[in-house]
Amino acid sequence: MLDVSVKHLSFSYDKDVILDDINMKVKSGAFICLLGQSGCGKSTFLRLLAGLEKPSTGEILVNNEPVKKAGLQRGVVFQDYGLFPWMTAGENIMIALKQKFKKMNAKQRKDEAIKRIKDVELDEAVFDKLPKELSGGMKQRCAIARAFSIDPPILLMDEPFGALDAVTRAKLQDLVLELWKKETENRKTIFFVTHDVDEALLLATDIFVFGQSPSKIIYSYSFKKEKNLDRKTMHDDLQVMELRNQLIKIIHNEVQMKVNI
Ligand SMILES: Nc1ncnc2c1ncn2[C@@H]1O[C@H](COP(=O)(O)OP(=O)(O)OP(=O)(O)O)[C@@H](O)[C@H]1O
Repeated sequence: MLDVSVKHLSFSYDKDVILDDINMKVKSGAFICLLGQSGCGKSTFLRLLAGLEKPSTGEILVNNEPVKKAGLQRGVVFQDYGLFPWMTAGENIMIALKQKFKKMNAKQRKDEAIKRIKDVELDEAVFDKLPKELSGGMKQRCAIARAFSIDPPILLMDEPFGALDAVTRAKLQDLVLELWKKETENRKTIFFVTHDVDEALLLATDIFVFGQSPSKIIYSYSFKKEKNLDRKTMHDDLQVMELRNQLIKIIHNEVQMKVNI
């Protein structure tokens, strides 16, 4: 169980202030969606959570321990899949397993990688394929398989489905939700960056909207109880549609403000 607490976090690249006084308390097992216009600092925030950047001021605490560097406690899935191109899909997963589970032997690693490939509904034959031989959707399934294989309590996903077509995107949203929900105890805490309000409504337990830079959190919403929305009926739920309109308005107003500056 890992709670994440972000306290008065600010971050600058040289003199450019990107994030300004971000505060967030996240309960273990939450599915957090981060929305905001392009360039507002969502990816930067994820990099800070990952420990790939250091806060200029403030801190990020995981179970009261400050995040100081990257670690296996936090897995990452990026839009560009992040698979090593010279390794097969199976080897990409096995190398992650080797890092995390030092006592696993080669046979165990291979069996586990094959299981993970099947868990993301790919054929076992994908194990021997190079990333260049796979479609975008298949590569992203492999990246998800790799991220879940090391079983990180915290998963950071930066627009993972941004480059995919609508149908593949929908399938992968369902897949991630299913993998996340499957763990009834010790469910992963997921931070998921997206531009897509519908994607956030479908996936999130909590939504945070980042404003324009220097970015602050300008809106947050927590669903009160576990919601059982699905993409077919979501648009019939009046409350959800009201929230959808509100989110679109907030993001749109921010864009307008930026245009008018
Ligand atoms: N390495 C860097 N050095 C200097 N500035 C950077 C660097 N990386 C990002 N930035 C700047 O920081 C700001 C925030 O970028 P970031 O990628 O975090 O935004 P974002 O909200 O994720 O955008 P998008 O939704 O388009 O991916 C942008 O103005 C960007 O130009």
